[in-house]
Amino acid sequence: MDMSQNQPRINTNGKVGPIDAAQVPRYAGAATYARLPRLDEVARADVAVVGVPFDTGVSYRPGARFGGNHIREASRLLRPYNPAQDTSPFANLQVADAGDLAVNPFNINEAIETIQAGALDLTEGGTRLLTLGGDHTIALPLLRAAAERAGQPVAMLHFDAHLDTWDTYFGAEYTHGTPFRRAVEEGILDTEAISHVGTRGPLYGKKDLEEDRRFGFGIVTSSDVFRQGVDEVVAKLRDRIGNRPLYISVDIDVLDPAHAPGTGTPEAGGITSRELLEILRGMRGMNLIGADVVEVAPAYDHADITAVAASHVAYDLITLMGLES
Ligand SMILES: N=C(N)NCCCC(=O)O
Ligand SMILES: [Zn+2]
Ligand SMILES: [Zn+2]
Repeated sequence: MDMSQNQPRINTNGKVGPIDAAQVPRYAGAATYARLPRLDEVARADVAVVGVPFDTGVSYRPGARFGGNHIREASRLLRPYNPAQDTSPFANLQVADAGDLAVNPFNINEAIETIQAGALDLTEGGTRLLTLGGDHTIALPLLRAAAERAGQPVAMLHFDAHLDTWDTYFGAEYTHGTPFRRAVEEGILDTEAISHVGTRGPLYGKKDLEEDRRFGFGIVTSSDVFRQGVDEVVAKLRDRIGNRPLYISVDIDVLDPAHAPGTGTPEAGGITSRELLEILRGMRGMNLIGADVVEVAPAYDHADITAVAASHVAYDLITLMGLES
């Protein structure tokens, strides 16, 4: 059988959907996200899934450049109906896999420009982006593109063990620990509506938190999720975001290392994959304009634990994009 063309797909509402796992075993053939069509196989996409294989911005263990394809491999098991939201995400929207951006691994400034240009290119005509990282450096050019498309600074939910609002590392401004300070400085975030979720772990000093607060960030720590519970956290976050254009950035290290061992800067005491998915589902009806899932590093993954979590997180993010209030 020709494994590349004319695959039996689950097509609904005129949307070209995933290759049907009842007819072609889900482990066969080349991986696209959720076995969806490639972007060049559809006329246009409402949502493009794009990989950014870049990890030159990391401060500790490298390897997130391989994250996108690792998530695509784990996403073969996803099914078309999402019972948690009673909807079929790939029937609501045309979702397609745009492949990877060819990013310079030796020049961070050039890489950032390539990512920004690639994101703008892919979002022409109203397509929304779900990006698979890559390290967290890539959120800066993705936010620049999102704010340009929105025509205004955007609200952001940032799921992460880390603040990523540090200033520089070894004098470098553009790293995976600094994207959100740069974004605030550039005025591309709506500082009335930016929150970190899942924060924990040792910091360099109390000043880290003071500066972060000065930038406008709200913080829901990992302990807050545990002590207050998902519903209270969701209510607070929704209140802060309102109907602003919203970007969601998910650093997979927001999950406890038990739920996401395959990442570069793991921190103990994280939230569970169930809690993360439940908080995301609580964002139903928000104006989600773009999202990323970053910092998946397969070399430290075991039994694809991290990639499975990331593939589900991406699935619920895409689901949200198809759920207008
Ligand atoms: N963005 C992630 N994953 N990590 C930032 C860690 C920064 C540090 O090494 O202090
Ligand atoms: Zn992190
Ligand atoms: Zn991060």
